[in-house]
Amino acid sequence: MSQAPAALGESPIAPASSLPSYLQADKLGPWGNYLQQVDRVIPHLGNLARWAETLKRPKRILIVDIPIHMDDGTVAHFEGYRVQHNVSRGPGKGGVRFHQDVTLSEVMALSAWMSVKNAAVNVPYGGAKGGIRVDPKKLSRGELERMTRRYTSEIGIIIGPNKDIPAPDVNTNEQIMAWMMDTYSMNTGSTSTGVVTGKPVDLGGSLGRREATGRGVFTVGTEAARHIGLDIATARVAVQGFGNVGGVAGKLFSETGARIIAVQDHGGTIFREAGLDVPALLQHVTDTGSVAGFADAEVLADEKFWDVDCDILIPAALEQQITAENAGRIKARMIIEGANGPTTPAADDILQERNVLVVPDVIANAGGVTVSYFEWVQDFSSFFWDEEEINARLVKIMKTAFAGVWQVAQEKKVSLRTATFIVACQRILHTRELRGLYP
Ligand SMILES: NC(=O)C1=CN([C@@H]2O[C@H](COP(=O)(O)OP(=O)(O)OC[C@H]3O[C@@H](n4cnc5c(N)ncnc54)[C@H](OP(=O)(O)O)[C@@H]3O)[C@@H](O)[C@H]2O)C=CC1
Ligand SMILES: O=C(O)CCC(=O)C(=O)O
Repeated sequence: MSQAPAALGESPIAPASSLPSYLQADKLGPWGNYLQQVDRVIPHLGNLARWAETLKRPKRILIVDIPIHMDDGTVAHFEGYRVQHNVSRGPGKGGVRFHQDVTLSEVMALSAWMSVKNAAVNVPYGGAKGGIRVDPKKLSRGELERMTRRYTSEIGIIIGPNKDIPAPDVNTNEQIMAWMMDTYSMNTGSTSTGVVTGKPVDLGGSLGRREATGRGVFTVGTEAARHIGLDIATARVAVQGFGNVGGVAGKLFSETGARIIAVQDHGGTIFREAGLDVPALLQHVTDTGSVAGFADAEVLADEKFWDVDCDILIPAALEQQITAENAGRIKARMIIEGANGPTTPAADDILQERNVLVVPDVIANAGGVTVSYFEWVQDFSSFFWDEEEINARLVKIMKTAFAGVWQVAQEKKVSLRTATFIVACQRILHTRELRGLYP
């Protein structure tokens, strides 16, 4: 049955405030969490609020089918995404995740958080993110390479050094970036190092990129601790996720004297009141793939992780880990979000009420993309910096950005998350306004 025509004076389109149908689902998922975060910021945006709808609508969503030959001769199809949330301030920028639970809602949220993060540290990028719904641990190296290359070819129509620049995220690394760079370069006919960041150093990668996110978590965490009179050198720290972000952050905190007393990953949860031997634990994870089975530590039931008596909690795994169910049990004085989206808005409210300081993802884990920016600049100029310079520039950017956010939080009496969103959304919407909407 055809729809009745709109009555005279009625808008032929859905009201401006209603979201496109494909964005309405999953109100409780990561995208729904992001929308709630945006809604909390809109009242603080003044005249720019009239552009805020743009924050609720990803610019471009690409869903791709990735067929590959498996080692056993069969053909398997994987589901892949690349979402460019906002490109007002520059090319899209954000990582690629390989995980069995990847969904469109998740990638949309991750791309939106990239827009906010990139604006928060004022690097000249929009926000993007990609992912494949796959458990890469179940693929052989050959299958992983074929899947990565086919995915890169499929998203090749929207990525590029001036369009959208992928990087590592969960379960992706320098080797994956090397394959992506090579595939894109083969398809375009010339070597294009600037199409991805987080590459091996011998292939145009940057010194310090591998450690950059954890280093940023440590830098911002140290600044935040100073503001609340928390002594890092004697702090007890619990870390969820001991991969690139959690592993490096844990190492840097332990090097200052802090005790890493609990660590959880997918394989289990370990605890040691006197502090875990972090270098030995990192080696154990490299050798076995998990913290499980580490000698000289107690094993905790996974759910008990949230009850651990600690000063600092660093979620560095996946989204929606700190929820209304466990936020009331957390003992830490400060949470530094290494992961993207680990805390739901309902949990945020509980933590704020309990006076637990949450240093949000969109500033705390921005160190990775900051050094990705350095990598991209180095690739374009074919001039490579030493690690000391990279780390010094990283620390300067992170401290400056955090100081600005802290000041806004104090002035407006809002959480650090809302303050970061205020700073970032103002930057994004200001460029949106300057650029206008035509043609
Ligand atoms: N890499 C980067 O530069 C950046 C990453 N991030 C964010 O940081 C987070 C971690 O990323 P990254 O360190 O790169 O990823 P990695 O793949 O290196 O590590 C992920 C870690 O999380 C653990 N993990 C996965 N699922 C669970 C679970 N259900 N419970 C407990 N632990 C779990 C993994 O354990 P196991 O190996 O046992 O599965 C692993 O230790 C993500 O949210 C990512 O988006 C943010 C900014 C930049
Ligand atoms: O380095 C990058 O470009 C992005 C890293 C990332 O995906 C993130 O910050 O979540």
